[in-house]
Amino acid sequence: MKLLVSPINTEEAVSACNGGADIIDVKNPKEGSLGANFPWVIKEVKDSIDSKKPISATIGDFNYKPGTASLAAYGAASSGAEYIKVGLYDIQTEEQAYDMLENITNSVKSYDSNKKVVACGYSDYQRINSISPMKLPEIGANAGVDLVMMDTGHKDGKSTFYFMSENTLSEFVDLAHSYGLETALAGSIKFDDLEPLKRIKPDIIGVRGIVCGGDRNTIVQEELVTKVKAQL
Ligand SMILES: O=C[C@H](O)COP(=O)(O)O
Repeated sequence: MKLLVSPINTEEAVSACNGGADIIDVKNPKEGSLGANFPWVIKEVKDSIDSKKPISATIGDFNYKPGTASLAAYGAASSGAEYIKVGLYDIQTEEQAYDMLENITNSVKSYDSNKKVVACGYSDYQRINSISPMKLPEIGANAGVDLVMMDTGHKDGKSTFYFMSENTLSEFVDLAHSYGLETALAGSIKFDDLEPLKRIKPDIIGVRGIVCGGDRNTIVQEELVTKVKAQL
């Protein structure tokens, strides 16, 4: 399993990189769970780690705005991100999800076909009135994305394991793999969640809070990144 760590600036990115993160995921928690950071921050982060690790960038917790999302995705790709992550936050129907993902994928791949599109749903989808992430493997595969992911929409400390059982998360991962997609699981992951995650075997686990010492509003600590990486 690869470890994706979400820094908000160059200082945190260097800590994440030195601690052993496999993917550096630039985001801006002030603008939501998958809040987007500025294009120049994506570039600065990439430079700060000498492009040693792939960069991921979140483009936002979206409602149904395929044009806005496609342009944001193009911006993230052209700023240097290898993984472009979109949150299907206020998306209620399969048609809306497909339309978002197909247009985002076309936008990113028209810039560089090697870039990866990540379709992120939310394990707490019921409380945010969003589409079930269990529908994303099929929709994502049809739309041409590379990876499907689950995160939490509200960051109140409740882990994805509070909302989804180990069996359901395994089903999500296995279903996505059956469509040839990679998978990522995130959402206030705690040390106790690492053992079940090893059984579920997503390709990537995504973290921030756990490597900030439990409070994602503080800063990423290199030694905690090393500790999580060692336990995977
Ligand atoms: O993509 C991963 C997220 O940044 C996870 O953040 P979190 O562990 O604080 O929920």
